[in-house]
Amino acid sequence: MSDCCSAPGLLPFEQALANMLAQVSPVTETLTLSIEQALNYVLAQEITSPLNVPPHDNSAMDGYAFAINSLAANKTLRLVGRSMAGAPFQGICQPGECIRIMTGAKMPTCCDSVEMQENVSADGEIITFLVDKIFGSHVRQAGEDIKLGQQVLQSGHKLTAVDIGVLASLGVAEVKVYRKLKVALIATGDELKRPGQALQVGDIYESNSFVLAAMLQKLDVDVIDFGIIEDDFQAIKSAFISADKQADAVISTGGVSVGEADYTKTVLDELGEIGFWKIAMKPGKPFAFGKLANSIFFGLPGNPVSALVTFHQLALPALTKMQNAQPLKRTHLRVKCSSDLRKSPGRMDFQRGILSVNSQGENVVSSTGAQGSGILSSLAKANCYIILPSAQGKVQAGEMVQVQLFDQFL
Ligand SMILES: Nc1nc2c(c(=O)[nH]1)N[C@H]1C(S)=C(S)[C@@H](COP(=O)(O)OP(=O)(O)OC[C@H]3O[C@@H](n4cnc5c(N)ncnc54)[C@H](O)[C@@H]3O)O[C@H]1N2
Ligand code: MOO
Repeated sequence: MSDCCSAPGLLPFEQALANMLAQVSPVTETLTLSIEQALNYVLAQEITSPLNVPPHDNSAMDGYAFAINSLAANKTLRLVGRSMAGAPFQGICQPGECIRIMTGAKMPTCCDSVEMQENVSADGEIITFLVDKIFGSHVRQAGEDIKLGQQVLQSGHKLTAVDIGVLASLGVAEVKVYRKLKVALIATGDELKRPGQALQVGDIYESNSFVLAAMLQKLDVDVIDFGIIEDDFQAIKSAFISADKQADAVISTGGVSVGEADYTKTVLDELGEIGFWKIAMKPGKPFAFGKLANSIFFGLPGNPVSALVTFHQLALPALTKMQNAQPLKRTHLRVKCSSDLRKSPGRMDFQRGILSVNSQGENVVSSTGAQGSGILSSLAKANCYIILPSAQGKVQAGEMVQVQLFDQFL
């Protein structure tokens, strides 16, 4: 995405993102955890395989193991032993002989093939093979899953449930990981009440911190929720000081615009430094980024859609870098827009869209409808952003537009 022609005084979105990413540093502290505890932590080491998985050639079926050459002459072999998972056959299987074998059991020395028991007839020690065999059938080769010395996981990889299983299959009991980030959430606003409380005239229910906490949970960071702080300079200052002492990153919502009760930027200026304020994006213009004494600060606008879009587009990539994880991959497509879109030049728009496939099999995107920054349902209905560059004006149905698919956070 490149953009030009931003309104005066507003930082182009791309520049804001690059500037912010350049200013945040990854955490360096690591800890060693047992693999049972390591789910969703970011690896601080490379994992190479200390063994072949599986460690030995083994049978994929319950049946009989033999050397394919033995079967060339006749269809009958003599049964001389058993190989069970965990109790392998220790002897040598000679020409003309076969071994009873179970799924997962080690292949006996000198055997290269397995026939499943349904395809033989057994008469005491005499086993008759009823179908033609090919060399190596039903044998799982040593190392066919993972080879000794193979790189399995990279540093910076966030461990999934399957990864924990892969580590166990390698015999790895502990891993070195980066400690989790601590992120403080502060919702500012005299009008805000928590769900469950009664609303007085002029009040609304606070929703930003709930969505942000849920998205931060998906990012696998520890959330320190400071709740709702009134629009008061001292109260906001105290909350910021306390949050800064406990967290790697502080996220506030609201009070970041130019109103008489908008203290966020003034407090940030007093306690730390403002990196930038005001971006050429819609929604999200008054987003502020800066540093407090110990932590990174993201000042999100109060409007619910503005808060979530700026969190998703700006704070998340920065937090991902801070936790040492691989950069987020976002998928962009150019598709036909089936709605008229309102847009004035000057800011990059992140409109909310619904991407679908039409009756001709083409991808098309339609608007979710009204795009006001307070209309949270516009995000709830959407499955993608329609990203319109700053210079762009309105869009007419039928024009091509760029969409960015929602990811696991939205
Ligand atoms: N004169 C100007 N006024 C405004 C400008 C401007 O450039 N000049 N920018 C507008 C834009 S754009 C935005 S975005 C908002 C951002 O304002 P604030 O960040 O100061 O946010 P607040 O005024 O505190 O709240 C805005 C809106 O959102 C509601 N809100 C706040 N917090 C929450 C929450 N936690 N959960 C749910 N809803 C919340 C709040 O009640 C307001 O309705 O400024 C414009 N104004
Ligand atoms: O830029 Mo604001 O976020 O539109 O309401």
